[in-house]
Amino acid sequence: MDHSEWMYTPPPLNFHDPRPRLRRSASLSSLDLRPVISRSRSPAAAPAGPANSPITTPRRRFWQRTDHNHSRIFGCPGEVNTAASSFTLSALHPFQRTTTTKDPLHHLHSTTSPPTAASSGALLLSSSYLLVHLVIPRMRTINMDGNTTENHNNNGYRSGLRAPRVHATTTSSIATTLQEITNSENNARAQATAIPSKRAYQFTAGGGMPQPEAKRKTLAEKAGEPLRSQLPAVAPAASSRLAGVKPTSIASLATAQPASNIPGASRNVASTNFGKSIGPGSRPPISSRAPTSMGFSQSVGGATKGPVRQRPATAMGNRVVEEESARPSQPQKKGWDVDGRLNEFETQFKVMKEAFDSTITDRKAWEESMELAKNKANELERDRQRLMEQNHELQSQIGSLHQDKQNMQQEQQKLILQMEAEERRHKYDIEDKLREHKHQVDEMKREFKAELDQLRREQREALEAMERRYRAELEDEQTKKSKEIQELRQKLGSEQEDLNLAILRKEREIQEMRSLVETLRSDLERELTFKGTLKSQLTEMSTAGLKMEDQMRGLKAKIEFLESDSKQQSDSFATMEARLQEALRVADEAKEKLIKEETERRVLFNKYQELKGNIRVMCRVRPVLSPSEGDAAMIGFPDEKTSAQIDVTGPEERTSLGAISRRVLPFEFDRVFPPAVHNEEVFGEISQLVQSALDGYNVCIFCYGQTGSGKTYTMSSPDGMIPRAVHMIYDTITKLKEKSWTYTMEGSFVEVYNEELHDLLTPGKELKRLEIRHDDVRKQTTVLNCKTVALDSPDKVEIMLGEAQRNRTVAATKANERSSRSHSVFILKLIGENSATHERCEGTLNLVDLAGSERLKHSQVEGERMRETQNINKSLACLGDVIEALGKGSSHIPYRNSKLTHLLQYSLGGNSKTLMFVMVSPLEAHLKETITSLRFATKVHNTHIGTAKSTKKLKGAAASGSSEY
Ligand SMILES: Nc1ncnc2c1ncn2[C@@H]1O[C@H](COP(=O)(O)OP(=O)(O)OP(=O)(O)O)[C@@H](O)[C@H]1O
Repeated sequence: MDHSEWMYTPPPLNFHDPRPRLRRSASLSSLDLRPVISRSRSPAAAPAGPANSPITTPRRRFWQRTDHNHSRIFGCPGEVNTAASSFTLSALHPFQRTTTTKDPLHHLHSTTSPPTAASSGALLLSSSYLLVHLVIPRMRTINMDGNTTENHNNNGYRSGLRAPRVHATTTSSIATTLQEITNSENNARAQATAIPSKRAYQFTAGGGMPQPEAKRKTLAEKAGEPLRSQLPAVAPAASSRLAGVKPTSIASLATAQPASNIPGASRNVASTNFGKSIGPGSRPPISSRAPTSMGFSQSVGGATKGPVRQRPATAMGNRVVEEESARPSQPQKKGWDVDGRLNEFETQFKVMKEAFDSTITDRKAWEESMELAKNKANELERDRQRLMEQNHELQSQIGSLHQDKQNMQQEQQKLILQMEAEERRHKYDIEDKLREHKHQVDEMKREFKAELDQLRREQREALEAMERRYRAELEDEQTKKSKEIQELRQKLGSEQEDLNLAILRKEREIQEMRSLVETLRSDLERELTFKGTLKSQLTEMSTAGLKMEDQMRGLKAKIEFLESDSKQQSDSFATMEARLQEALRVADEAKEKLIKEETERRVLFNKYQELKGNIRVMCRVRPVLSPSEGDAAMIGFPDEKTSAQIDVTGPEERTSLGAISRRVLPFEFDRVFPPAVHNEEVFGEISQLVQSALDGYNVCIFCYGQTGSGKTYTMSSPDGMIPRAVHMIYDTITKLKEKSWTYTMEGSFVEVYNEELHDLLTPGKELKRLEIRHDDVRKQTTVLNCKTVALDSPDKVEIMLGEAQRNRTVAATKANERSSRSHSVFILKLIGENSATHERCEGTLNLVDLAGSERLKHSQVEGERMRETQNINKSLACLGDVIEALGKGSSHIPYRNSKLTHLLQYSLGGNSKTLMFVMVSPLEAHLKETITSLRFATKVHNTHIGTAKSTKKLKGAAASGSSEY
């Protein structure tokens, strides 16, 4: 039997220095690990599998590193060159190229940098193959034959393998052979790594050697970094299957693997197990190696995990073999459970096969990730190029800007220098000018001083001359004035005499007038009696008419009774008929007489009014409202019978002898109302004027007096003159309907404030400019843009007054106490038509509440109030002027001097009836104003304003202006 045929002869190994592969691997940064082993492997091993298997190198390195572990499996510690076994198997076994990162035997590994699953699988495969084909037959041979040299099994099977060259038929002979190879390789490596290269230092695991400063990362490395984070997303299955594999980046794998797995790196570390175990001359005793669970020693970093324990004897008795190899002369006698082992290996083999399959899948995922990373790296490289170009451009721009900046700085320097020069020049100029100006000013000062002195002298002389002249003139004037005074005194004496005579004459006239009035009164009484008689006659006639009607009825009955009767009956019927006709005629005559009487009454009434005077003045004193108002003035009403006089005790006066006295000032008016009189009684006096307005007269009723004297109370209070007048007019209109008179009544309410007209019936926002228009033919005044309300019911008057009050209150917020600072005029137009007589009349009733009559000097006001007061005083003065001019019978009446007189033009004067109420405050504090008001009223009272004329005309005669009553 040729054992040489049976024995395994390893193919020629290429245990060259792994550094080229390492460098290649490192330079690729783990992106492509495949070419490593294909280039380093021996030609014999190369065809056995794909040349670009990515895990070949790690696996091979693993074999080289873990030879002792491998040998432990076979019970041939240190004897079997695992590298040789590995390459033998890689050349023979079909699974050699299968790669995986998952280690199915992970639980057996305890290294800090565990071998890849591929390397572990390959190890197991090769181990099992070696066991089946090399060791077991040989062991069988040993067991069966003792120390036989022939390779026979129990069945006489011959393996056909070449017999080992070593004569010994024990496993130790094989191990020895492999050991030789291993040793030679290790020696070669040791030699190659005696002086570690820079790269070797870099890859040294455990950090025993100093590390160079980290180089700047290439784009490929940078590309690899994000991949680390992407890995779980890209190949989660792979990462999950990589349990037990240290999670590192691809780049770090590229660098870490050599450090941990490649023989060159591990060999450079003298302290590693590998170095210790197979390094030249430093191999420690085998028994001291720390076995892993799989029997692999841990070479990375020299650290050995797990408890170091004595290697257990395997079932195959490897330990015995080991011991025997230590004592080669003693043959192994122990029996083996080969079948059990084989089954175990079969199982493991299946597991590993599955692991390889999954590893292939993972590998594809990794490759895709790497492809992505490459693309990313390329993109980044392009970006970097582009950024570099931009950077260059910006650099050049910065350079040009820098140049510009320098140029500008130079320019600036030049300008600064120029400016400084200019400044100096200006400074010198200014100094020169200042000196010059100073000189001129001094000169002018001197001149002015001289002129001033001259002027002063001249002025003094002129003043002295003027003084002299004025003194002379004053003396002349004094003599002249004293002469004039004497003349005036004489004149005054004669005028006083004339005046006394005139007074006497007037008194006589008054007496005559009074007697005339008495006569008229008696006429009126007679007329009234006559009217009463006529009324009684009318009553009698109507009674007679009724009687006659009764008689007629009786006669009719008689006629019916006597119908068929005689001629007597028909005669009596005719008589009755004639009497009836007579009675009807008498009734018509009585009615006509009644209308005639009414007309005559009007004529007589107006004649009486005219005789009383067309301007009448009445005085009213209001009561003291409360004691807090102050002391009451001393006011007396001496003529209780006629109620026409008021005596006011004037202020204290000092006589020429120094005595203080108070004069009683009597004032006489048409009527004086003491404080106790109510509005009703007052209205009784003015109702005749309201009747005149109905008869077609223009009537004006003023209230004049100082603020708080009771003007508004008299005019506009709920029972004042305005509401009463309107109510009276309604009543009269209703009664006159019997006499064929129909009336329309229109009201408007205006205010004169600061010589401007305002409509009190239109809210402030809608106010338009009011304009006064006069109709000279009709003697009527209209106010343009002024609201006119048809007063067809008594309620409307109250609504109208309320609205006017509201609008006045709104205006009062702008100008304080506006109501007492303006004149308000209530204008009532009355147009009547008689359907029987075809008469038409148009009268106007003006009820005026004048503004407070305080004098400016007393009121002590400023600003807006002063303007108001001036306007009030002006308008009141104008009113006085108009009345005075009317009294004098002047050809020109100054109506246009104020808005108020202009508005009341046709209600003041010849064609109108005027009544002035002078309102008096009862307080001592208002005494001066009271006297002033009473004096003004007296002046008005003494004025005779001609004869009032009614506007009553026959219809159709208005245009011709005829038929005036
Ligand atoms: N005859 C009177 N009987 C009772 N109270 C009166 C009488 N006359 C005036 N008063 C009261 O005196 C006060 C002042 O009267 P009123 O406002 O009418 O004065 P006026 O002259 O219109 O003042 P102004 O010019 O400021 O409008 C009011 O409170 C009013 O009620």
